[in-house]
Amino acid sequence: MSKTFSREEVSKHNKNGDLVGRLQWIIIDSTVYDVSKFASLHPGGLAALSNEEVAGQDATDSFFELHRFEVLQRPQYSRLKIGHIHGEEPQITSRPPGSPSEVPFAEPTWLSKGYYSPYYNESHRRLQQAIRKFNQEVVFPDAQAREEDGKRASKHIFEARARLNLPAMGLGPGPHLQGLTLMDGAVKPEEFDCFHELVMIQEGSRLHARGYTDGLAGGTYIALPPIMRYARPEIRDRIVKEVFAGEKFLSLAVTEAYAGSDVAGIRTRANKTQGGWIVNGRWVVLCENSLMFSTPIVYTYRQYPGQQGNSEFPLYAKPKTGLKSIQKWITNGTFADYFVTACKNETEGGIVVLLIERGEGIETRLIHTSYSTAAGTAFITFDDVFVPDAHVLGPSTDGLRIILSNFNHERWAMACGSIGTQRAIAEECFKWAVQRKVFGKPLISQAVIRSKLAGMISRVESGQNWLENVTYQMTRMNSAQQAALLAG
Ligand code: HEM
Repeated sequence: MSKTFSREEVSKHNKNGDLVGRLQWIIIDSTVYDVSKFASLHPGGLAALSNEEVAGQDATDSFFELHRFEVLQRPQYSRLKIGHIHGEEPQITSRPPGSPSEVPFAEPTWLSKGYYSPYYNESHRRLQQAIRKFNQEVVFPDAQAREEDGKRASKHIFEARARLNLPAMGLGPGPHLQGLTLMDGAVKPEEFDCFHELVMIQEGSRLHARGYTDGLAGGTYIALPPIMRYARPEIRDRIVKEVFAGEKFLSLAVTEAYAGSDVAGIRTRANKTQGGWIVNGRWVVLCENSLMFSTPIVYTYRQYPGQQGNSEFPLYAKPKTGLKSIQKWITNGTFADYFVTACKNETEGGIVVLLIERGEGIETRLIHTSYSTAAGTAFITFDDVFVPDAHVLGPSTDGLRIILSNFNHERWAMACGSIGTQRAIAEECFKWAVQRKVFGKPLISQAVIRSKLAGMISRVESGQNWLENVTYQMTRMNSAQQAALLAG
Protein backbone atom coordinates (compact mmCIF):
# COMPACT_ATOMS: atom_id res chain seq x y z
CA MET A 1 0.00 0.00 0.00
CA SER A 2 2.20 2.83 -1.21
CA LYS A 3 -0.23 5.37 -2.69
CA THR A 4 -0.66 8.65 -0.83
CA PHE A 5 -3.56 11.11 -0.91
CA SER A 6 -4.30 14.52 0.53
CA ARG A 7 -7.28 14.92 2.86
CA GLU A 8 -8.83 17.25 0.31
CA GLU A 9 -8.61 14.58 -2.38
CA VAL A 10 -10.33 12.05 -0.13
CA SER A 11 -13.09 14.52 0.72
CA LYS A 12 -14.20 14.54 -2.93
CA HIS A 13 -15.11 10.84 -2.75
CA ASN A 14 -18.02 11.41 -0.51
CA LYS A 15 -21.15 10.02 -2.11
CA ASN A 16 -22.52 7.43 -4.48
CA GLY A 17 -22.13 8.34 -8.15
CA ASP A 18 -19.22 10.67 -7.53
CA LEU A 19 -15.90 10.42 -9.40
CA VAL A 20 -15.49 7.59 -11.89
CA GLY A 21 -15.04 4.28 -10.13
CA ARG A 22 -14.01 5.82 -6.81
CA LEU A 23 -17.25 6.61 -5.14
CA GLN A 24 -16.84 6.56 -1.44
CA TRP A 25 -13.67 6.73 0.58
CA ILE A 26 -13.03 7.13 4.28
CA ILE A 27 -10.00 7.70 6.47
CA ILE A 28 -9.36 5.63 9.58
CA ASP A 29 -6.17 6.30 11.50
CA SER A 30 -4.53 7.95 8.43
CA THR A 31 -5.29 4.95 6.19
CA VAL A 32 -7.63 5.49 3.22
CA TYR A 33 -10.35 2.89 2.58
CA ASP A 34 -12.48 2.63 -0.54
CA VAL A 35 -15.82 1.44 0.82
CA SER A 36 -17.89 1.98 -2.37
CA LYS A 37 -18.63 -1.68 -3.00
CA PHE A 38 -18.37 -2.72 0.64
CA ALA A 39 -20.99 -0.21 1.85
CA SER A 40 -23.95 -2.36 0.78
CA LEU A 41 -22.36 -5.42 2.49
CA HIS A 42 -21.35 -3.58 5.66
CA PRO A 43 -22.72 -5.44 8.74
CA GLY A 44 -23.57 -2.07 10.28
CA GLY A 45 -25.60 -1.05 7.22
CA LEU A 46 -25.15 1.15 4.15
CA ALA A 47 -26.44 4.27 5.87
CA ALA A 48 -23.62 4.29 8.44
CA LEU A 49 -21.02 4.67 5.70
CA SER A 50 -23.01 7.02 3.44
CA ASN A 51 -23.56 9.48 6.26
CA GLU A 52 -22.09 12.86 5.31
CA GLU A 53 -20.03 12.95 8.50
CA VAL A 54 -18.37 9.72 7.41
CA ALA A 55 -18.19 9.55 3.59
CA GLY A 56 -15.06 11.31 2.34
CA GLN A 57 -14.13 12.22 5.93
CA ASP A 58 -11.83 11.15 8.70
CA ALA A 59 -14.02 8.50 10.39
CA THR A 60 -11.46 7.42 13.01
CA ASP A 61 -13.47 8.47 16.05
CA SER A 62 -16.78 7.16 14.67
CA PHE A 63 -15.13 3.87 13.75
CA PHE A 64 -13.59 3.27 17.17
CA GLU A 65 -16.85 4.09 18.88
CA LEU A 66 -18.32 1.00 17.23
CA HIS A 67 -15.53 -1.40 16.28
CA ARG A 68 -12.29 -2.71 17.58
CA PHE A 69 -9.01 -2.30 15.71
CA GLU A 70 -8.95 -6.07 14.95
CA VAL A 71 -11.89 -5.63 12.54
CA LEU A 72 -9.55 -3.84 10.16
CA GLN A 73 -7.05 -6.69 10.36
CA ARG A 74 -9.51 -9.29 9.08
CA PRO A 75 -8.16 -10.67 5.80
CA GLN A 76 -11.40 -9.95 3.89
CA TYR A 77 -11.09 -6.20 4.60
CA SER A 78 -7.47 -5.75 3.52
CA ARG A 79 -8.62 -5.13 -0.10
CA LEU A 80 -10.47 -2.01 1.08
CA LYS A 81 -7.19 -0.23 1.89
CA ILE A 82 -6.10 1.91 -1.05
CA GLY A 83 -3.43 4.16 0.45
CA HIS A 84 -2.70 6.60 3.25
CA ILE A 85 -2.69 10.32 3.92
CA HIS A 86 0.43 12.08 2.76
CA GLY A 87 2.84 12.89 5.59
CA GLU A 88 0.84 11.08 8.32
CA GLU A 89 1.64 7.86 10.21
CA PRO A 90 -0.90 5.44 11.74
CA GLN A 91 -1.18 5.90 15.51
CA ILE A 92 -2.38 2.35 16.12
CA THR A 93 0.04 -0.33 15.00
CA SER A 94 -0.18 -4.09 15.31
CA ARG A 95 2.60 -6.07 16.92
CA PRO A 96 4.85 -8.36 14.86
CA PRO A 97 3.52 -11.94 14.59
CA GLY A 98 4.53 -14.06 17.57
CA SER A 99 5.09 -11.19 19.99
CA PRO A 100 3.31 -11.15 23.37
CA SER A 101 0.20 -9.09 23.95
CA GLU A 102 0.63 -5.89 25.92
CA VAL A 103 -2.96 -5.86 27.14
CA PRO A 104 -2.84 -6.22 30.95
CA PHE A 105 -3.24 -9.86 32.05
CA ALA A 106 -3.60 -11.05 28.45
CA GLU A 107 -0.55 -13.27 28.99
CA PRO A 108 0.21 -15.59 31.92
CA THR A 109 2.80 -14.22 34.34
CA TRP A 110 5.73 -16.06 32.76
CA LEU A 111 5.14 -14.19 29.48
CA SER A 112 4.49 -10.80 31.06
CA LYS A 113 7.26 -8.22 30.88
CA GLY A 114 9.30 -7.95 34.07
CA TYR A 115 7.84 -11.05 35.78
CA TYR A 116 9.41 -14.43 36.64
CA SER A 117 8.16 -17.97 36.98
CA PRO A 118 9.88 -21.06 38.43
CA TYR A 119 8.20 -23.41 35.98
CA TYR A 120 9.34 -22.35 32.52
CA ASN A 121 12.76 -22.37 30.83
CA GLU A 122 14.15 -21.24 27.47
CA SER A 123 12.79 -24.27 25.62
CA HIS A 124 9.25 -23.36 26.73
CA ARG A 125 9.79 -19.81 25.51
CA ARG A 126 11.14 -20.96 22.15
CA LEU A 127 8.21 -23.30 21.67
CA GLN A 128 5.67 -20.66 22.73
CA GLN A 129 7.07 -18.10 20.29
CA ALA A 130 7.25 -20.56 17.40
CA ILE A 131 3.69 -21.76 17.94
CA ARG A 132 2.28 -18.26 18.41
CA LYS A 133 3.86 -17.17 15.11
CA PHE A 134 2.73 -20.30 13.26
CA ASN A 135 -0.80 -19.96 14.62
CA GLN A 136 -1.05 -16.26 13.79
CA GLU A 137 0.42 -16.47 10.31
CA VAL A 138 -0.76 -19.86 9.07
CA VAL A 139 -3.63 -21.19 11.17
CA PHE A 140 -5.58 -18.11 12.28
CA PRO A 141 -7.11 -17.16 8.88
CA ASP A 142 -8.24 -20.74 8.28
CA ALA A 143 -9.51 -21.07 11.87
CA GLN A 144 -11.70 -17.97 11.54
CA ALA A 145 -13.07 -18.96 8.13
CA ARG A 146 -13.82 -22.59 9.06
CA GLU A 147 -15.25 -21.74 12.48
CA GLU A 148 -17.70 -19.55 10.59
CA ASP A 149 -18.59 -21.87 7.69
CA GLY A 150 -18.53 -24.97 9.89
CA LYS A 151 -16.27 -27.01 7.62
CA ARG A 152 -13.30 -28.94 8.97
CA ALA A 153 -9.81 -27.43 8.89
CA SER A 154 -8.26 -27.11 5.43
CA LYS A 155 -5.87 -29.72 4.05
CA HIS A 156 -2.86 -27.39 4.00
CA ILE A 157 -3.21 -26.88 7.76
CA PHE A 158 -3.10 -30.62 8.48
CA GLU A 159 -0.07 -30.89 6.19
CA ALA A 160 1.73 -27.98 7.85
CA ARG A 161 1.00 -29.41 11.31
CA ALA A 162 2.30 -32.82 10.30
CA ARG A 163 5.50 -31.31 8.87
CA LEU A 164 6.19 -29.64 12.26
CA ASN A 165 5.24 -32.85 14.14
CA LEU A 166 2.48 -31.05 16.02
CA PRO A 167 0.14 -34.11 16.05
CA ALA A 168 2.87 -36.07 17.89
CA MET A 169 3.63 -33.21 20.30
CA GLY A 170 -0.08 -32.86 21.00
CA LEU A 171 0.02 -36.19 22.85
CA GLY A 172 2.44 -34.83 25.43
CA PRO A 173 5.84 -36.12 26.53
CA GLY A 174 6.84 -39.71 25.82
CA PRO A 175 8.81 -42.14 23.68
CA HIS A 176 6.59 -41.36 20.66
CA LEU A 177 8.59 -38.11 20.25
CA GLN A 178 11.96 -39.82 19.97
CA GLY A 179 13.79 -39.08 16.71
CA LEU A 180 11.35 -36.35 15.64
CA THR A 181 12.24 -32.73 14.88
CA LEU A 182 9.75 -30.77 16.92
CA MET A 183 8.49 -27.43 15.64
CA ASP A 184 11.59 -26.98 13.45
CA GLY A 185 13.83 -27.72 16.43
CA ALA A 186 12.28 -25.26 18.91
CA VAL A 187 12.31 -28.01 21.54
CA LYS A 188 14.17 -31.32 21.71
CA PRO A 189 12.21 -34.57 22.24
CA GLU A 190 14.07 -35.26 25.50
CA GLU A 191 13.26 -31.74 26.80
CA PHE A 192 9.53 -31.96 26.08
CA ASP A 193 7.49 -32.03 29.30
CA CYS A 194 3.93 -31.29 30.45
CA PHE A 195 4.63 -27.54 30.46
CA HIS A 196 5.40 -27.69 26.73
CA GLU A 197 2.09 -29.44 26.26
CA LEU A 198 0.33 -26.79 28.39
CA VAL A 199 1.92 -24.06 26.24
CA MET A 200 0.69 -25.71 23.03
CA ILE A 201 -2.87 -26.01 24.31
CA GLN A 202 -3.03 -22.47 25.65
CA GLU A 203 -1.63 -21.03 22.42
CA GLY A 204 -4.44 -22.87 20.63
CA SER A 205 -6.98 -21.01 22.80
CA ARG A 206 -5.79 -17.78 21.22
CA LEU A 207 -7.19 -18.86 17.85
CA HIS A 208 -10.66 -17.96 19.18
CA ALA A 209 -12.09 -20.96 17.37
CA ARG A 210 -13.05 -23.68 19.85
CA GLY A 211 -14.86 -25.97 17.41
CA TYR A 212 -12.07 -25.63 14.87
CA THR A 213 -9.31 -26.50 17.35
CA ASP A 214 -11.23 -29.59 18.44
CA GLY A 215 -11.57 -30.43 14.75
CA LEU A 216 -7.80 -30.17 14.31
CA ALA A 217 -6.74 -32.57 16.99
CA GLY A 218 -9.50 -33.34 19.50
CA GLY A 219 -10.27 -36.88 18.35
CA THR A 220 -6.64 -37.91 18.09
CA TYR A 221 -5.83 -36.48 21.48
CA ILE A 222 -8.33 -38.72 23.22
CA ALA A 223 -8.37 -41.79 20.97
CA LEU A 224 -4.70 -42.37 20.17
CA PRO A 225 -3.42 -42.97 23.75
CA PRO A 226 -5.47 -46.19 24.21
CA ILE A 227 -4.13 -47.43 20.85
CA MET A 228 -0.55 -46.55 21.81
CA ARG A 229 -0.89 -48.36 25.13
CA TYR A 230 -3.05 -51.36 24.28
CA ALA A 231 -3.04 -52.13 20.52
CA ARG A 232 -0.95 -54.91 19.00
CA PRO A 233 2.46 -53.46 18.00
CA GLU A 234 1.96 -53.83 14.21
CA ILE A 235 -1.46 -52.13 14.38
CA ARG A 236 -0.25 -49.46 16.81
CA ASP A 237 2.75 -48.58 14.63
CA ARG A 238 0.67 -48.35 11.45
CA ILE A 239 -1.98 -46.09 12.96
CA VAL A 240 0.49 -43.86 14.82
CA LYS A 241 2.37 -43.34 11.54
CA GLU A 242 -0.80 -42.48 9.61
CA VAL A 243 -2.05 -40.11 12.29
CA PHE A 244 1.25 -38.32 12.84
CA ALA A 245 1.48 -37.82 9.07
CA GLY A 246 -1.92 -36.09 9.14
CA GLU A 247 -3.35 -38.70 6.76
CA LYS A 248 -5.82 -40.48 9.06
CA PHE A 249 -8.09 -39.32 11.88
CA LEU A 250 -9.48 -40.86 15.03
CA SER A 251 -12.52 -40.63 17.22
CA LEU A 252 -13.19 -41.90 20.72
CA ALA A 253 -16.68 -43.42 20.79
CA VAL A 254 -17.62 -43.81 24.45
CA THR A 255 -20.73 -41.67 24.91
CA GLU A 256 -24.36 -42.30 24.08
CA ALA A 257 -27.63 -40.48 24.41
CA TYR A 258 -28.75 -43.05 27.01
CA ALA A 259 -25.54 -43.37 28.98
CA GLY A 260 -24.31 -39.80 28.60
CA SER A 261 -20.74 -39.74 29.84
CA ASP A 262 -21.34 -42.81 32.06
CA VAL A 263 -18.98 -45.10 30.13
CA ALA A 264 -19.83 -48.07 32.34
CA GLY A 265 -23.47 -47.74 31.27
CA ILE A 266 -22.70 -47.97 27.56
CA ARG A 267 -25.29 -49.84 25.47
CA THR A 268 -23.39 -50.49 22.27
CA ARG A 269 -23.03 -54.27 22.17
CA ALA A 270 -20.20 -56.52 21.03
CA ASN A 271 -20.79 -60.26 20.58
CA LYS A 272 -17.98 -62.72 20.00
CA THR A 273 -18.03 -64.47 16.67
CA GLN A 274 -15.45 -66.55 14.87
CA GLY A 275 -12.32 -64.46 14.26
CA GLY A 276 -13.73 -61.33 15.78
CA TRP A 277 -16.70 -59.42 17.13
CA ILE A 278 -20.03 -58.15 15.87
CA VAL A 279 -20.75 -54.67 17.14
CA ASN A 280 -24.35 -53.85 17.84
CA GLY A 281 -25.42 -57.18 16.32
CA ARG A 282 -28.48 -57.36 18.54
CA TRP A 283 -29.30 -53.71 18.33
CA VAL A 284 -30.74 -51.63 15.63
CA VAL A 285 -31.03 -47.88 15.37
CA LEU A 286 -34.48 -46.62 14.60
CA CYS A 287 -34.08 -42.97 15.33
CA GLU A 288 -31.62 -40.65 16.98
CA ASN A 289 -33.59 -38.85 19.62
CA SER A 290 -33.45 -39.90 23.23
CA LEU A 291 -36.63 -41.97 23.19
CA MET A 292 -36.37 -45.74 23.51
CA PHE A 293 -38.63 -48.19 21.73
CA SER A 294 -38.93 -51.90 22.25
CA THR A 295 -39.60 -53.40 18.89
CA PRO A 296 -39.00 -56.56 16.89
CA ILE A 297 -35.72 -56.16 15.07
CA VAL A 298 -35.62 -56.11 11.31
CA TYR A 299 -32.22 -57.37 10.32
CA THR A 300 -30.29 -58.86 7.46
CA TYR A 301 -27.86 -61.73 7.84
CA ARG A 302 -24.32 -61.22 6.72
CA GLN A 303 -21.39 -63.53 6.25
CA TYR A 304 -18.17 -62.44 7.99
CA PRO A 305 -14.57 -63.45 7.25
CA GLY A 306 -13.72 -66.81 8.77
CA GLN A 307 -17.33 -67.57 9.60
CA GLN A 308 -18.73 -71.07 9.15
CA GLY A 309 -22.37 -71.64 8.28
CA ASN A 310 -24.47 -69.91 5.72
CA SER A 311 -26.08 -66.55 5.36
CA GLU A 312 -29.41 -67.68 6.75
CA PHE A 313 -27.95 -69.04 9.99
CA PRO A 314 -25.20 -66.72 11.18
CA LEU A 315 -23.07 -67.88 14.08
CA TYR A 316 -23.46 -64.84 16.23
CA ALA A 317 -26.37 -64.67 18.62
CA LYS A 318 -29.71 -64.36 16.95
CA PRO A 319 -31.32 -60.97 17.60
CA LYS A 320 -34.37 -61.04 19.87
CA THR A 321 -35.91 -57.66 20.39
CA GLY A 322 -33.95 -54.51 20.37
CA LEU A 323 -33.74 -51.05 21.82
CA LYS A 324 -32.18 -48.36 19.77
CA SER A 325 -28.53 -47.70 20.47
CA ILE A 326 -26.29 -45.02 19.08
CA GLN A 327 -23.05 -43.28 19.96
CA LYS A 328 -23.49 -39.56 20.31
CA TRP A 329 -21.38 -36.38 20.67
CA ILE A 330 -18.39 -38.05 19.06
CA THR A 331 -15.75 -35.39 18.33
CA ASN A 332 -14.31 -35.65 14.78
CA GLY A 333 -16.77 -38.48 14.11
CA THR A 334 -17.88 -37.12 10.73
CA PHE A 335 -14.43 -37.56 9.21
CA ALA A 336 -12.69 -40.13 11.45
CA ASP A 337 -11.13 -43.16 9.79
CA TYR A 338 -10.95 -45.17 13.03
CA PHE A 339 -13.23 -45.28 16.07
CA VAL A 340 -11.90 -46.43 19.43
CA THR A 341 -15.19 -47.80 20.69
CA ALA A 342 -16.32 -48.95 24.12
CA CYS A 343 -18.81 -51.84 23.87
CA LYS A 344 -20.64 -53.95 26.39
CA ASN A 345 -19.03 -57.40 26.05
CA GLU A 346 -22.13 -59.55 25.78
CA THR A 347 -20.18 -62.77 25.46
CA GLU A 348 -17.73 -62.55 28.38
CA GLY A 349 -19.01 -59.68 30.51
CA GLY A 350 -17.37 -56.33 31.22
CA ILE A 351 -16.48 -53.84 28.54
CA VAL A 352 -14.43 -54.52 25.45
CA VAL A 353 -12.65 -51.70 23.62
CA LEU A 354 -12.53 -52.20 19.87
CA LEU A 355 -10.61 -50.33 17.22
CA ILE A 356 -13.20 -50.06 14.48
CA GLU A 357 -12.19 -49.02 10.99
CA ARG A 358 -14.70 -46.99 8.95
CA GLY A 359 -16.49 -49.36 6.60
CA GLU A 360 -19.67 -51.31 6.02
CA GLY A 361 -22.36 -50.92 8.70
CA ILE A 362 -21.02 -47.60 10.06
CA GLU A 363 -22.96 -44.41 9.56
CA THR A 364 -21.81 -41.02 10.85
CA ARG A 365 -23.93 -37.90 10.81
CA LEU A 366 -23.18 -34.36 11.87
CA ILE A 367 -24.64 -32.96 15.11
CA HIS A 368 -25.20 -29.22 15.33
CA THR A 369 -23.83 -28.45 18.77
CA SER A 370 -23.43 -25.10 20.48
CA TYR A 371 -19.97 -24.66 18.99
CA SER A 372 -18.85 -24.79 15.36
CA THR A 373 -19.49 -27.90 13.29
CA ALA A 374 -15.80 -27.59 12.29
CA ALA A 375 -15.31 -30.04 15.20
CA GLY A 376 -17.14 -32.73 13.21
CA THR A 377 -19.22 -33.84 16.21
CA ALA A 378 -21.28 -36.84 15.14
CA PHE A 379 -23.90 -39.46 15.79
CA ILE A 380 -22.42 -42.85 14.97
CA THR A 381 -24.46 -45.95 14.21
CA PHE A 382 -22.79 -49.36 14.27
CA ASP A 383 -25.05 -51.81 12.56
CA ASP A 384 -23.70 -55.38 12.58
CA VAL A 385 -20.12 -54.28 12.12
CA PHE A 386 -17.50 -57.02 12.05
CA VAL A 387 -14.30 -56.23 13.99
CA PRO A 388 -11.35 -58.68 13.82
CA ASP A 389 -9.82 -60.04 17.03
CA ALA A 390 -6.58 -58.20 16.25
CA HIS A 391 -8.45 -54.94 16.83
CA VAL A 392 -9.27 -55.60 20.48
CA LEU A 393 -7.44 -53.12 22.70
CA GLY A 394 -6.10 -54.73 25.88
CA PRO A 395 -7.93 -57.46 27.82
CA SER A 396 -11.39 -57.98 26.32
CA THR A 397 -13.29 -57.61 29.60
CA ASP A 398 -11.26 -54.77 31.09
CA GLY A 399 -12.30 -51.96 28.78
CA LEU A 400 -13.48 -49.59 31.48
CA ARG A 401 -9.97 -49.38 32.94
CA ILE A 402 -8.54 -48.87 29.44
CA ILE A 403 -10.89 -46.01 28.66
CA LEU A 404 -10.52 -44.40 32.09
CA SER A 405 -6.71 -44.62 31.91
CA ASN A 406 -6.59 -41.50 29.76
CA PHE A 407 -9.36 -39.51 31.41
CA ASN A 408 -7.18 -37.69 33.95
CA HIS A 409 -4.85 -36.47 31.25
CA GLU A 410 -7.85 -35.35 29.19
CA ARG A 411 -9.28 -33.46 32.17
CA TRP A 412 -5.99 -31.68 32.74
CA ALA A 413 -5.83 -30.75 29.04
CA MET A 414 -9.38 -29.39 29.20
CA ALA A 415 -8.39 -27.26 32.19
CA CYS A 416 -5.41 -25.89 30.17
CA GLY A 417 -7.69 -25.06 27.23
CA SER A 418 -10.48 -23.67 29.33
CA ILE A 419 -8.22 -21.35 31.35
CA GLY A 420 -6.49 -20.28 28.13
CA THR A 421 -9.87 -19.47 26.60
CA GLN A 422 -10.98 -17.54 29.68
CA ARG A 423 -7.83 -15.43 29.41
CA ALA A 424 -8.45 -14.83 25.70
CA ILE A 425 -11.99 -13.68 26.53
CA ALA A 426 -10.74 -11.39 29.32
CA GLU A 427 -8.27 -9.88 26.84
CA GLU A 428 -11.02 -9.25 24.27
CA CYS A 429 -13.22 -7.62 26.92
CA PHE A 430 -10.33 -5.46 28.10
CA LYS A 431 -9.60 -4.27 24.57
CA TRP A 432 -13.26 -3.56 23.90
CA ALA A 433 -13.65 -1.68 27.16
CA VAL A 434 -10.68 0.54 26.31
CA GLN A 435 -11.61 1.19 22.68
CA ARG A 436 -15.39 1.49 22.88
CA LYS A 437 -16.60 4.99 23.73
CA VAL A 438 -20.01 5.61 25.26
CA PHE A 439 -21.41 8.75 26.84
CA GLY A 440 -18.32 10.51 25.51
CA LYS A 441 -15.71 8.36 27.27
CA PRO A 442 -14.22 4.88 27.02
CA LEU A 443 -16.18 2.09 28.69
CA ILE A 444 -13.27 1.32 31.01
CA SER A 445 -13.73 4.67 32.72
CA GLN A 446 -16.92 3.22 34.29
CA ALA A 447 -16.17 1.70 37.72
CA VAL A 448 -18.63 -1.15 37.20
CA ILE A 449 -16.81 -2.26 34.04
CA ARG A 450 -13.44 -2.17 35.80
CA SER A 451 -14.89 -4.20 38.64
CA LYS A 452 -16.20 -6.84 36.22
CA LEU A 453 -12.83 -7.05 34.47
CA ALA A 454 -11.05 -7.39 37.81
CA GLY A 455 -13.37 -10.28 38.73
CA MET A 456 -12.66 -12.05 35.45
CA ILE A 457 -8.91 -11.57 35.77
CA SER A 458 -8.77 -12.80 39.36
CA ARG A 459 -10.54 -16.03 38.35
CA VAL A 460 -8.23 -16.56 35.38
CA GLU A 461 -5.11 -15.95 37.43
CA SER A 462 -6.13 -18.25 40.28
CA GLY A 463 -7.02 -20.97 37.75
CA GLN A 464 -3.68 -20.58 35.94
CA ASN A 465 -1.69 -20.65 39.17
CA TRP A 466 -3.35 -23.83 40.39
CA LEU A 467 -2.98 -25.38 36.91
CA GLU A 468 0.76 -24.65 36.89
CA ASN A 469 1.12 -26.15 40.35
CA VAL A 470 -0.67 -29.34 39.22
CA THR A 471 1.39 -29.43 36.01
CA TYR A 472 4.60 -29.16 38.02
CA GLN A 473 3.48 -32.15 40.11
CA MET A 474 2.88 -34.05 36.84
CA THR A 475 6.50 -33.44 35.81
CA ARG A 476 7.71 -34.99 39.10
CA MET A 477 5.25 -37.83 39.75
CA ASN A 478 4.87 -41.14 37.96
CA SER A 479 1.43 -42.02 36.62
CA ALA A 480 0.44 -44.07 39.69
CA GLN A 481 1.31 -41.16 41.98
CA GLN A 482 -0.57 -38.77 39.74
CA ALA A 483 -3.65 -41.01 39.85
CA ALA A 484 -3.46 -41.28 43.63
CA LEU A 485 -2.58 -37.70 44.52
CA LEU A 486 -3.83 -35.44 41.74
CA ALA A 487 -6.96 -37.05 40.36
CA GLY A 488 -9.11 -36.29 43.38
C1 HEM B 1 -13.35 -0.11 6.59
C2 HEM B 1 -14.31 0.30 7.38
C3 HEM B 1 -15.28 -0.56 8.11
C4 HEM B 1 -15.35 -1.90 8.22
C5 HEM B 1 -14.43 -2.95 7.62
C6 HEM B 1 -16.49 -2.21 9.06
C7 HEM B 1 -16.88 -3.47 9.44
C8 HEM B 1 -17.88 -3.75 10.34
C9 HEM B 1 -18.16 -5.03 10.91
C10 HEM B 1 -17.38 -6.32 10.62
C11 HEM B 1 -19.20 -4.89 11.75
C12 HEM B 1 -19.86 -6.01 12.62
C13 HEM B 1 -19.46 -5.84 14.06
C14 HEM B 1 -18.02 -6.20 14.34
O1 HEM B 1 -17.54 -7.26 13.87
O2 HEM B 1 -17.37 -5.44 15.09
C15 HEM B 1 -19.61 -3.53 11.73
C16 HEM B 1 -20.64 -3.00 12.46
C17 HEM B 1 -21.01 -1.67 12.42
N1 HEM B 1 -20.38 -0.66 11.76
FE1 HEM B 1 -18.76 -0.82 10.56
N2 HEM B 1 -17.10 -1.03 9.43
C18 HEM B 1 -16.40 -0.01 8.88
C19 HEM B 1 -16.62 1.34 9.02
C20 HEM B 1 -17.68 1.85 9.70
C21 HEM B 1 -17.93 3.27 9.88
C22 HEM B 1 -16.99 4.37 9.40
C23 HEM B 1 -19.09 3.38 10.56
C24 HEM B 1 -19.83 4.62 10.97
C25 HEM B 1 -19.50 5.46 11.75
C26 HEM B 1 -19.58 2.06 10.83
C27 HEM B 1 -20.72 1.76 11.53
C28 HEM B 1 -21.06 0.52 12.00
C29 HEM B 1 -22.21 0.23 12.82
C30 HEM B 1 -23.25 1.22 13.29
C31 HEM B 1 -22.16 -1.14 13.11
C32 HEM B 1 -23.13 -1.93 13.98
C33 HEM B 1 -22.54 -1.95 15.38
C34 HEM B 1 -23.34 -2.79 16.35
O3 HEM B 1 -24.17 -3.62 15.94
O4 HEM B 1 -23.08 -2.64 17.56
N3 HEM B 1 -18.69 1.17 10.30
N4 HEM B 1 -18.78 -2.85 10.87
